Amino acid sequence: MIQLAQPLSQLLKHWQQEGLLTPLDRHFALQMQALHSDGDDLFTLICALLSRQLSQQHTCLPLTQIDKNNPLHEQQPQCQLELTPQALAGQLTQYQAISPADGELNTPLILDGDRLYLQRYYQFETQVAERLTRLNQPITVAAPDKVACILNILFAGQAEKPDWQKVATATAFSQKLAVITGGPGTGKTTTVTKLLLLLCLEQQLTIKLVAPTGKAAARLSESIKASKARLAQELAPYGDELDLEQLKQVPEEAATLHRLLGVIPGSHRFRHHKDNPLRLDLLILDEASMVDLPMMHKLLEALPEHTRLILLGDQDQLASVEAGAVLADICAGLKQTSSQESGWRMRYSQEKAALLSQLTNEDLSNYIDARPALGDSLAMLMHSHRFKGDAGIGQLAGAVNRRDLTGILSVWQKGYDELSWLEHQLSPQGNAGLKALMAQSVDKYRPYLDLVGHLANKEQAQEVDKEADQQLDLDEIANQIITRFNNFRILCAMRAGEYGVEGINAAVTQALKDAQLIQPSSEFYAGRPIIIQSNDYNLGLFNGDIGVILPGHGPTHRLMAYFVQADGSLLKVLPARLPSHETCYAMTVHKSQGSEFQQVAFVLPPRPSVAQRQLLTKELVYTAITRAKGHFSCLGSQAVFEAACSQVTLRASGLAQRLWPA
Ligand SMILES: Nc1ncnc2c1ncn2[C@@H]1O[C@H](COP(=O)(O)OP(=O)(O)OP(=O)(O)O)[C@@H](O)[C@H]1O
Repeated sequence: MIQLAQPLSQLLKHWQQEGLLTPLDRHFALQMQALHSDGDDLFTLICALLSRQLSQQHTCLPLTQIDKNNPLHEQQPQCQLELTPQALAGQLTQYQAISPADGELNTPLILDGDRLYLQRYYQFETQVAERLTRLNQPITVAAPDKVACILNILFAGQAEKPDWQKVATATAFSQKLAVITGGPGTGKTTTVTKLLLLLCLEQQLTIKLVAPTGKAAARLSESIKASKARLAQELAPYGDELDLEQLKQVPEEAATLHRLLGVIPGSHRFRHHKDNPLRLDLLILDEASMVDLPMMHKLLEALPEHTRLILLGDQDQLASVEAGAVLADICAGLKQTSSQESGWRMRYSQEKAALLSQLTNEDLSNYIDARPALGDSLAMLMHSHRFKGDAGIGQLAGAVNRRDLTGILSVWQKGYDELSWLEHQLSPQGNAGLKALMAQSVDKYRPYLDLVGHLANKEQAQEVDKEADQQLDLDEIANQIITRFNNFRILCAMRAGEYGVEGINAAVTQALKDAQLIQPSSEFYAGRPIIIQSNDYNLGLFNGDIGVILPGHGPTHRLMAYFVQADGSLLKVLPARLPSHETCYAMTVHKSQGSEFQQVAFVLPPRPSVAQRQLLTKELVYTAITRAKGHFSCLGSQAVFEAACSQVTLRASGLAQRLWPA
C-alpha cells in the first residue's frame, strides 16, 4: 500500500528541510497521528499532504492529484503509494478522523468524493456555494418599460453590440446576485455608477461600497467620483427626462471589508456575523478576486437574507493571497472549453435572456443555455476602454492572458513606446540589466524625492508661527509627494533573494543614496517609502497600506509616517509606533493588487529555482502588466517570461463544481 525508503517521521523532517513541507505541515501530521490511535503511516502522510495543500492556498486535497502533489515524487521515489484514488478513498474513510461528506461531519477531516478537506474548509466551501446559489435569483422589475427607457438614456450612443455594459446593468438591477467581471478599464466602475443611478431613481436602498484593502477602497471611491462627474456631463442634455439630482444620492464612499464587518481587536471574529447581521440592502464589493474563501464565508454569513450582492473584479488576476480562488470559481462555468471557441461566453436561462432583452433591447438569443446554473447572475465585460486596441500594454496583457507565446513575442517586437525590455546580462562585473533598472529607478523616483527635499528645506526655513497655515500647506505637499511616489513602482515576482523585493529594495536604496537623493543614515529618513505588513486596528493601519516618511512640522522637524486614507485624508503616525513594515521602492505583485501606477517596472529572476518557478504564473505576469497605466518595463529573460506565461494557477477547490454542477 505504501512503501517508504525511511521511517515516515524522518522523511517528513527531510521534506521540511528541503522546503517541500512547512513546519506547520509536519507538525499537523504528527499531531493528527498522536491524536488518533488508528493513525498509520498512510494516514499521517495524507495529513501532511492535506496541510501542504492549504499552505499552497488550495482548499482541499484531490485524491486524483496525489501523485502530482506528493513531494516525494519531486525528488526520488522515497515513498510510493500503490493505491488507485478509488481504493485510497475507501481506505481513508476507515480512519476515525475522516468521515464522508454525506455523514455527520463531526470528524476533523471530510472526504467528499475524491476531495479531502479539513472540516472547516469543507463548511466554508459548501456554505459559500449554498448562499451564492440562493442569491442567484431574479428580482421582479415592476416597471420594465420605464427601466428600459432609463437604460436607453444611460447607454445612448454606444456602438458595441450587444452593449455588455448595458446588459450588465440590467442583470444587476434584476437579480439578487450580480458578478460583473472584466479586465482593467472595461468599464466596471462606469457600469456600476450607472446602475447605482438607476437604483436611486427607482428605489430607496441602503447601499454600501467595500473593497478588500484600504488602497482598493480609496481607488473605488475615486473611480466612482470620477465616473459620476463624467455621467453628470453626459446626461446634462437629458435633464428633462431624468431627475439628475439623484446622481448626488449615488454613494461614493467606500470602506474596507474589515471595517464593514467590524474588527474586534485581538480576535479573528468580526462584530457582524449570522447572529448580528449587517444592516444594508445592497452591498457592492470591488476587487473580489482578492477575497479568499474564509473571508467570503464571513461576509456572506453577515449579510441579511434580503440583501443584494454585487461583486466586481477581474477573474484573470492573481487569486487571493490566502486559500481559494472564489471569483475565478464563480466565473468558471462561462469558460469555453471547446477547442473551436476561446475565452468566455455568457449563459442565460430563457426567461432571463427574455427579460434582459426587454430591458436593453439587445439580442441575447445566442447566449441561452438549458442549464445556466449561476449564469443569470454573471456579466462579463470584455472590451477595454482604457487601453486603446492598438496600444502596447493592452496588447501584451491580452496575449499573456491567452497564453499566446507567438503573440507575446510579436508585441515585444513591435517596439511600442509603452513597453520596454531590459535583458538580464550576467557577467563577472555584475548584471548590466539590473544596473540599467537601477538607473531607471533613480530617474523615476527623482521627481518624488526632489519634492521631499523641497519640503525638508521649506520646513527648516519656516518658523513656528502660523502653525495652522503651515499644517495645511504641509498636508498639501505631503499629498503631492505621495501622488508622485505612486507614479512609479517596481514590482517583483518574489520576496526573497537578489531579484526579490528584499534585494531590489536594498539596491534601489543604494542607487538613490549614490545619486544623493536620500540620506539613509538611520532606519527612518525623509523620503523612505514603507509598506505595512500587519493590521493595527487601533492606529487604523492595515497590511498593504503604503506611506512615506517625511519631516513633520514644528521646530523639531520630527519625522512622521504619512498615509493617505480611504476618504482621502492624511493619517500621520510616529515611526516608532508603526506596526511591522518594510521599505517599498519595490513590492511584490501580490501586494500591488488593487493599485495602479503610471509606470511599472517588473522584475523576474534570471535563474529561478524549482520553488520559485512554481510562483511564476501567467496570472502573476498579467497582474503586473495591468497595474501599469502608461508604461510597462520588464527586467527578465525571454525564456523565464515565456515559462511564466505558460503556467496557469490551479487552485484545488470544489467550489466551481458545486456552483456549476455538470
Ligand atoms: N462604454 C464606454 N465608452 C467609452 N469609454 C468608456 C466606456 N466605459 C468606460 N469608459 C472609459 O474607460 C475608462 C475606464 O472605465 P472604468 O474605470 O469604468 O473601468 P474599470 O473596469 O472600473 O477599470 P478598473 O479595473 O481599472 O477599475 C474610463 O475613462 C471610462 O470613462
